[in-house]
Amino acid sequence: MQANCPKQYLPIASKTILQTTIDRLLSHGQIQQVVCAVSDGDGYYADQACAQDDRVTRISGGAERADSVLNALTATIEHLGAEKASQTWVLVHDAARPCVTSKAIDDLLSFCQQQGHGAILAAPVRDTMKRSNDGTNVAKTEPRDGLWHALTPQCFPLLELHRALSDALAQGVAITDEASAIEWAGGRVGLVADSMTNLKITHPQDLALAELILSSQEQTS
Ligand SMILES: Nc1ccn([C@@H]2O[C@H](COP(=O)(O)OP(=O)(O)OP(=O)(O)O)[C@@H](O)[C@H]2O)c(=O)n1
Ligand SMILES: C[C@](O)(CO)[C@H](O)COP(=O)(O)O
Repeated sequence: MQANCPKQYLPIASKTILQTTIDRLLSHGQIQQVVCAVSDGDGYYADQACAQDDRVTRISGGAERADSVLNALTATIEHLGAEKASQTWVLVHDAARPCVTSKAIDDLLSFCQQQGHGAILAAPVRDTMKRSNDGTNVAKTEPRDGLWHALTPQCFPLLELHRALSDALAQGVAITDEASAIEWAGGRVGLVADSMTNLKITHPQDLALAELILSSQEQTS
């Protein structure tokens, strides 16, 4: 992001990206608690409004995203105890996706409730897909049929996800989202269609785009 602080603390509209994302999650009627993975050396989190919010629990982040998620799941299981944990589902979300909507979360929760297994928000690939072997020239065109962008939140039973993720990481499997851990463990993952407006802020130009999306969502809500 070419920023002078971790990107989740960059301002977007009147708040930081992190605070915007957490506010979006907590404004959903079925989300009671957010567990936020924060690096131990982080010097910014304490100044966020969420640091004073009883509904938000800070836990230690890890080196990679999957390590942070595993820490958050472990802390949640310890907090709930075995019996309650066995009945609990979790939504795992990127701090860098502040434009997630309540409607998308509703769709995801309804799907999981109806199907009885986990699912992710996703958007179908719409451009022609090119493969390059050198980053300069096209080697071939890949069929895009059946390809989707994986978004977040991703929703799974707490214990199923914890087991899949800890086993996959213990065996050195590369895990970039929760679904990949469940897939690796042989579980079922549904696709719930969402919009690419649920973007992950990754490049500097994404900030302005996310600001526009937030503002248009506020006008239509
Ligand atoms: N060690 C890490 C790294 C990432 N994340 C989470 O994973 C999300 C998606 O990762 P992304 O933001 O793309 O990864 P980074 O490596 O943090 O950022 P970048 O790709 O911009 O370098 C982040 O928003 C954050 O919520 C995390 O919890 N712990
Ligand atoms: C979880 C995710 O946002 C789904 O698209 C993505 O995989 C995160 O990956 P990153 O490598 O941490 O950006």
